[in-house]
Amino acid sequence: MTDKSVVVVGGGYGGAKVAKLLDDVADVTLVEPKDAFVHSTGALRAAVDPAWEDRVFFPYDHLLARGRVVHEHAQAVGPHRVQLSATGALDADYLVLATGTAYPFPAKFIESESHLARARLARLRGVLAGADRALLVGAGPVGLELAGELSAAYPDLGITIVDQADDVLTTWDYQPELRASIRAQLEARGVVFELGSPLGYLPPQDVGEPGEFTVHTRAGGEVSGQVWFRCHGNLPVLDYLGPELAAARVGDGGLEVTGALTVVGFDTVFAIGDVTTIRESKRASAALAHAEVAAANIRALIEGREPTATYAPAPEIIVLPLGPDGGGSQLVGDDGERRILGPEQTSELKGADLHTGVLTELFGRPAAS
Ligand SMILES: Cc1cc2nc3c(=O)[nH]c(=O)nc-3n(C[C@H](O)[C@H](O)[C@H](O)COP(=O)(O)OP(=O)(O)OC[C@H]3O[C@@H](n4cnc5c(N)ncnc54)[C@H](O)[C@@H]3O)c2cc1C
Repeated sequence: MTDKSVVVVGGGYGGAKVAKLLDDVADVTLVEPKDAFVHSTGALRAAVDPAWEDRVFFPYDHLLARGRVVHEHAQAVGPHRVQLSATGALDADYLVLATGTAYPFPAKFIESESHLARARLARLRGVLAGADRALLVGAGPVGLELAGELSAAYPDLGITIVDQADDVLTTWDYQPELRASIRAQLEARGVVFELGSPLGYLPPQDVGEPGEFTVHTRAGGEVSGQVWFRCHGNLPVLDYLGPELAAARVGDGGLEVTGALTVVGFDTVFAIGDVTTIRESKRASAALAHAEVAAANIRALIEGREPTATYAPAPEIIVLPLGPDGGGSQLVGDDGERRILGPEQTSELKGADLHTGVLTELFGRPAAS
């Protein structure tokens, strides 16, 4: 191991992976306020099934053999210095920014302590058990996946999905066959789609909190319920950057990176995962692939070699479960042709285990029970 220091800010999919990959070659510090990694891919299932809570929170204690995890917020981060929220500052020869995106509960959590996140999930299940109707705002992957989980776990719950777009899954180039299949499966479970017009205003209570409401779309559609969820608005978390790095943001959005995944203008600062402006859907699988490229380049720099690894987005894919048994997927074959998979294959690919096996390997242990 060299004495070069690598500070990774954010211990989500990308940050945890890059920290692990460099643990044998550098002095690695991972800065992450949460006491356990949150597997957001499984979070929506945990919102309806308490058994799944144990498969969503992965403690960091077996992630690194030599390096350390500091459970604090990074603040005023510059290219070679990371201020910590409580215990001083860290110097960094190499910096990796991996703070992802913020998404409303229950897809992601703001709580740093997993027992508080679990308490909030338990409270939500109580709210759902007492509700007759739920409103989901947004017919993208998260809204549809949440509708799938809710309709599988609470068959008597009436669910309405509102979106200003005329169809589901319109953000990326998905095949009409996939959209039709997802919609038909949810409609067969009684889910109502109110598409083509945005809501004029939102329900008064916070997401996941109980309370009678009636809201209207701008086109005049009426939706009533007792609980609602915001299923859109994936915002990059970069508010901790100092002025030098903040200037590299594209407007209020993400960080522009080179093919080597360095932040444009900074040869020793890398950005990976959802915080980048790479033109692809924001996916854990992409964050993990970015981590491989950034780690290979940092390793090369540390060892005095030319950094040659580059990242190029792969063709868009999606694996969208609708609860444990439903869903649909769009994959791309070796021949470049797009293939649509139905519920059974989607369940085999993701719906049944929600990719928890991959994380057990990364974190060196199963999720917390
Ligand atoms: C419901 C849902 C289902 C999904 N399903 C899939 C799926 O099936 N397949 C797939 O590929 N993708 C899926 N995704 C997308 C995937 O979760 C994201 O693309 C992924 O989390 C991005 O990883 P990341 O490493 O960039 O950031 P994140 O995983 O978001 O991690 C960022 C980390 O940074 C930390 N952080 C924030 N601020 C600071 C700070 N100031 N200092 C230090 N640390 C900080 C946070 O606490 C967090 O742990 C899903 C997302 C959701 C919401």
